[in-house]
Amino acid sequence: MRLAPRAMATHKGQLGHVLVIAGDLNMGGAGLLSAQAALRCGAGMVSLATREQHLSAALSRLPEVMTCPVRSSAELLVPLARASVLVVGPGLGQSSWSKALLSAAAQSALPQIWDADALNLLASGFCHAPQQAILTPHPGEAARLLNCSSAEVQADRNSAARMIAERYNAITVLKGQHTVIASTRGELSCVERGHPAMAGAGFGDVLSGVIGALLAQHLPAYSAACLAVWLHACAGEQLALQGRGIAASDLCQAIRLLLEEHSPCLG
Ligand SMILES: NC(=O)C1=CN([C@@H]2O[C@H](COP(=O)(O)OP(=O)(O)OC[C@H]3O[C@@H](n4cnc5c(N)ncnc54)[C@H](OP(=O)(O)O)[C@@H]3O)[C@@H](O)[C@H]2O)[C@@H](O)CC1
Ligand SMILES: Nc1ncnc2c1ncn2[C@@H]1O[C@H](COP(=O)(O)OP(=O)(O)O)[C@@H](O)[C@H]1O
Repeated sequence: MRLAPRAMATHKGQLGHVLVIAGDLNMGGAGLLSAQAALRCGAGMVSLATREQHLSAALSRLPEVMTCPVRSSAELLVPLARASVLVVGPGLGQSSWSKALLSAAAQSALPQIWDADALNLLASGFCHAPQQAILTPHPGEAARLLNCSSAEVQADRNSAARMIAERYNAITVLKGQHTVIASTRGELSCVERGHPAMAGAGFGDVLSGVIGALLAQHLPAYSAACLAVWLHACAGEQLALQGRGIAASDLCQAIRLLLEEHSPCLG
């Protein structure tokens, strides 16, 4: 399924507002990567709710992104009211700050992508997954969600993705070589693309932002997850032609060009 072309009079308010909730102390980069990916995949607006310590870095790296310094869940209420899609978890940590923000997100009815520490806290029983969630575990996070080992997850990736989708009632994107996407209705897709040069920090953070941008631009959730995984893996393959050492942020421009080939902005 493709993103719809844009009418000439389209304005940013019609293209969704992705709010990334991410980045505890020492992990500010994860939220920036997710926000950058959402921006580069065409979301109308992108906001980043994070620790106030990360604000100047965020502003200098991504001036298009609205920054929301949050010290407590109360300070998340205004950004939540403005958002249409949430990306929750990259570098979120598991501190009391992290837990307060995750609780607030879990109570929101907005469509949301949960990654990284949102999944670790979900696995710990701290909260329930919201309605309309997309979970994006790597095999380690999947093992925590299923209370088994990552070797067991890897031994039958299709079943692991299906079990997470059923147990948490959420579309599940099981990352790693040949990412598997499972829906709650029994659909299962495997994207046999990607490259080991993508085995590096921050690649998953980028994927969460891509899914967020596609959802914000009104692609149905399962299609958004599948298309995002495909774009991300193909972009990784392209950059890997130059060898190892890809920085996750390098992917954003390649994904942007692939998205335009797949779903041209003007049809
Ligand atoms: N710039 C920043 O701020 C960044 C911040 N980041 C943030 O760091 C936090 C910790 O996240 P993390 O993923 O590093 O640690 P963790 O969840 O313990 O997983 C590690 C274990 O999982 C497994 N495993 C993973 N992939 C696998 C695979 N493909 N195939 C197979 N197994 C795989 C593997 O388990 P093993 O095989 O050893 O049993 C591995 O030991 C989190 O908040 C994140 O957002 C990052 O996003 C980076 C950029
Ligand atoms: N060997 C590989 N082959 C294909 N894709 C890979 C490989 N290693 C990692 N990736 C992709 O890179 C991303 C890594 O995500 P993740 O483990 O969550 O990293 P991080 O938490 O550092 O952002 C996933 O989308 C995964 O599918």
